[in-house]
Amino acid sequence: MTRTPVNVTVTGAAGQIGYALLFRIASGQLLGADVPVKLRLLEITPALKAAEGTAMELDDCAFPLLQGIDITDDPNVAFDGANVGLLVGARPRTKGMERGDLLEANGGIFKPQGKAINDHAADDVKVLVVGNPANTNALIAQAAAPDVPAERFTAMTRLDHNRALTQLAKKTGSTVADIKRLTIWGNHSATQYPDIFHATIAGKNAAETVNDEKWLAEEFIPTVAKRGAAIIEARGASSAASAANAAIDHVYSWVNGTADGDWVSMGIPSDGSYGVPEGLISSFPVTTKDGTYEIVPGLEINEFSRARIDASVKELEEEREAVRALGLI
Ligand SMILES: NC(=O)c1ccc[n+]([C@@H]2O[C@H](COP(=O)([O-])OP(=O)(O)OC[C@H]3O[C@@H](n4cnc5c(N)ncnc54)[C@H](O)[C@@H]3O)[C@@H](O)[C@H]2O)c1
Ligand SMILES: O=C(O)C[C@H](O)C(=O)O
Repeated sequence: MTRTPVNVTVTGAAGQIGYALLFRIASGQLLGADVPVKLRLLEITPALKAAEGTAMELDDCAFPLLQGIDITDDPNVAFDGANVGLLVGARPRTKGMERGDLLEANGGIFKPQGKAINDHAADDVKVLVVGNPANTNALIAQAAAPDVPAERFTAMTRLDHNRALTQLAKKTGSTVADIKRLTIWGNHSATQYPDIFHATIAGKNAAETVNDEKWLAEEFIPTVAKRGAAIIEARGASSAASAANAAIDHVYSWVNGTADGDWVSMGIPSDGSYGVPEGLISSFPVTTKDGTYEIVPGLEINEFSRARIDASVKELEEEREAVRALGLI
């Protein structure tokens, strides 16, 4: 194999998403079946041994594309030469913790990681933030990396996108493969807005096919938006395999392009499109090509959608204000 390996850094590598993610990266599902990879696993010091255990298992899979694994607790080492950064490790909200405490604790993680990316990553680095609150953590990392083009910092809403595809397929008796052009707008939180007004099912408009605004408002949107909490309730732990799957989908689409006539949802820095204030990392419909993405232009936003997009964007603005007040951006 002559191709230069792609350096993929995964933070929180010993966590549950890490465990569901690393084997799929090493098998070629993140970047492509012909792309060799080197893995860098970043963990906090007490979790290094667990990360070593995962690395032993990766070795034992004898993946032909896996050309090396480094394990470290130093972000400067982990991001040295990184082409792809998957920022999964984050501080979860614990009992009695206020939102400000959570943002501050995550600032302590994402600010130094953003700086390490700024100082050490490869020129073509692409960053996906998975760790919650993902959009605002991405903003913190981005602010600490002024030398990296801002658009390289993205947040994951592909899990929400995938959840919405399945709910819509179930309602309409179709398959997810029949559905195109679905959009998640806003924050990866309960305020997110899954939009089916531009989506198609086997070529027909999805909202017209469903023709049930009550289902849309009272079932579809809350089911998708609160799915993360429902998974936690059911499993006693947050989504892991589906989150890892969405991270794979996000990066694969970004690197390898979207299909003609379709788009995906990504949390990306707003350019002011659709009334989302510039710079907020908000979810949009995007097409991708040659490793870059573009917001789908010119969609008509009806009143139903406008109110919901605005509510989620307002929450993102409040989070941005909170991290600004904490001096994190
Ligand atoms: N955006 C999404 O759609 C989505 C979906 C599911 C989960 N999540 C979020 O992903 C994050 C990870 O979830 P998980 O289930 O893997 O959690 P987990 O607790 O199982 O694992 C997190 C890991 O991160 C590590 N970590 C903590 N601080 C670190 C640091 N500074 N550097 C490197 N590693 C560090 C921990 O040691 C732990 O091993 C959580 O914030 C979760 O809420 C996001
Ligand atoms: O970790 C969580 O709080 C939930 C997660 O973001 C999810 O959407 O499954």
